[in-house]
Amino acid sequence: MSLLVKRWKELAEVKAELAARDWFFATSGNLSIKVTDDPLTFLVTASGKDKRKQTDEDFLLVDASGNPVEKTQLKPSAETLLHAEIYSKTNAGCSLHVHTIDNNIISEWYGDDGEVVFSHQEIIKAFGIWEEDAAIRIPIIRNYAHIPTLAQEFAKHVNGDAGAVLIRNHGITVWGKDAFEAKKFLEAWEFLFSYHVKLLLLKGAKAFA
Ligand SMILES: CSC[C@@H](O)[C@@H](O)C(=O)COP(=O)(O)O
Ligand SMILES: [Zn+2]
Repeated sequence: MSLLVKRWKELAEVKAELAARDWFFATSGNLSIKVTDDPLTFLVTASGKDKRKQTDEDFLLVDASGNPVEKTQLKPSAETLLHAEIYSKTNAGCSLHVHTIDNNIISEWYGDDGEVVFSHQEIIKAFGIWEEDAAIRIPIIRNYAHIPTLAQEFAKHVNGDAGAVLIRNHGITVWGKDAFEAKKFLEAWEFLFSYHVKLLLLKGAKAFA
């Protein structure tokens, strides 16, 4: 099996798993996986598609600038530049972007702080942090409509082979060394967001009780 086919299958598998979680509302979301380092090429989801569906045209190969490597009718994801930033600045192998209700609520609730910090949660171990009082932070950036500006702002927070950024009232982008790791991190973040939204609601209800 060629490397391209191998990576395609890996990305298709992650896409199907995220679809099963119903994390692709209204064609939102985009995914990518690195194929080669030199020159940099990666598979990215085609723009505007229903990512819950599996087809032979789900992904296309793009270069470091996010341009298709071969002539194709498919358009790379509108947010390909964000994925390109990750691969050009780090050794990450996979990047996942989803819009969920929970990540949007958290991004709005803490948006003015520019970050949100979570602590005292067992699931933080999924990030490879094992201390008892571990805390983990995620930056929150403005949702610039101009994608090169968004990518520039996003790139300020791309400092390691694994990471995540919340885009305010938009969604989360997570990256890791491979598809397994990126999905693990994404699931851990969404667990934290969902827990926290419910806790805030309960605290609010208690205040009125
Ligand atoms: C339908 S809203 C979602 C888009 O604006 C965008 O944020 C998104 O996540 C999907 O865009 P796409 O170009 O299909 O990768
Ligand atoms: Zn998006």
